[in-house]
Amino acid sequence: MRLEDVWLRYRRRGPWVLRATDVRVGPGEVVVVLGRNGVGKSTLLQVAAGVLRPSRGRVTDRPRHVGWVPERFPADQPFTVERYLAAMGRVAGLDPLATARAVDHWTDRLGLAGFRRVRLPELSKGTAQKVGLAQAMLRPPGLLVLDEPWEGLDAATRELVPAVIDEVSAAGGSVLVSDHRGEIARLPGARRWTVADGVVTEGAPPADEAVAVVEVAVPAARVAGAVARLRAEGHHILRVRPDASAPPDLAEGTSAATVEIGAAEPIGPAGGGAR
Ligand SMILES: Nc1ncnc2c1ncn2[C@@H]1O[C@H](COP(=O)(O)OP(=O)(O)OP(=O)(O)O)[C@@H](O)[C@H]1O
Repeated sequence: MRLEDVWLRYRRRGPWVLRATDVRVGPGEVVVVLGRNGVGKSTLLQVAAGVLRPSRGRVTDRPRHVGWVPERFPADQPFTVERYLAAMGRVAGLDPLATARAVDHWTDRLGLAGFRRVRLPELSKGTAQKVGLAQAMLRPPGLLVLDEPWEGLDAATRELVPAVIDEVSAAGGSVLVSDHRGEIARLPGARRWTVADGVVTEGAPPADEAVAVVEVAVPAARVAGAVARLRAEGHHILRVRPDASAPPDLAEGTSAATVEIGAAEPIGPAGGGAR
C-alpha cells in the first residue's frame, strides 16, 4: 500500500496536519508510527485505514480487508459484545458459521468469554479495547491498523498484541501501529515512521539502534531503586511484575520482581542492544 503525496487538513483553510506524505508499506511489514502528542499519528493511521479521505493525494493498493482499531473503542452502542462482534463479522463479509467460529476464537483468546452477554457501555475501558481488537481480527486483515493498542490494556493482553501483529505479518498482512509509550521495544523487527511538523519520515532503524527487551529479576525490596537507576541510564521501563517463579532465597527480599526494560534513547555500542 502506498500513500502518494497525501495532504490532509480537517477544515478548509485550517492548518495542514499532513503535508506531501509519501510512504509505502509492503506485505508482511510492520511499521511503528512515532511522534509527539497531537502531531498527526492518528490522522495518518486513519488515512491509511481509509477512515479519513486525503484532502489531496491518494492511497493506492490498500488491501481489500482492513482491520482498524481506534485509540478509543466507541463503546456507546446498545449491543452486547456477542451481538456486536457477530454484526462486525457479517460486515467483514463472513458467513454465519465463519462468524460464529471467529467470535468464539477471539473472545476466548482475548479473555472476553465472560463478557459476551455484557452490553458495550458497561465494559471497562480495557475490556472495550479488547472488543475493538477482536472486531478487527474476525477476518484475517490484509492491513491491520492499530492506534495506540496498548493503551488501557491489562498486562496479559498487552503481551498478546505483539503476537497478534506477528500473526498478521506472518500471513502476509501489513501492520501499522502508533506508539507513544515506548512499546516499540516489543516489536524489534518493525520499521518506523516518524511524524513531525506534518511530515512523515520513513526509514528502517539503523542496525545499531536495534531494540531488545531485557527482563531483569531483582529483589522485591530493591525494585524502586533499580527502576530509578535504569531510567537514569536512559532505559525505558515497560513494566514491573511479581515473579512467582523466582527462588525464595533470592538476596534480601522475601519475594522477587521482574523489571522489563527497553530504552527510549539509543545507548552506545557497548549497550548490549537494550534500548
Ligand atoms: N476531527 C478533528 N477535527 C479537527 N482537528 C482535529 C481532528 N482530529 C485531530 N485534529 C487535530 O489534528 C492534529 C493531529 O491530531 P492527531 O490525533 O492525528 O495526533 P496524534 O499524534 O495521534 O496525537 P495523540 O498522540 O495525542 O493521539 C491535532 O492538532 C488535532 O487537534
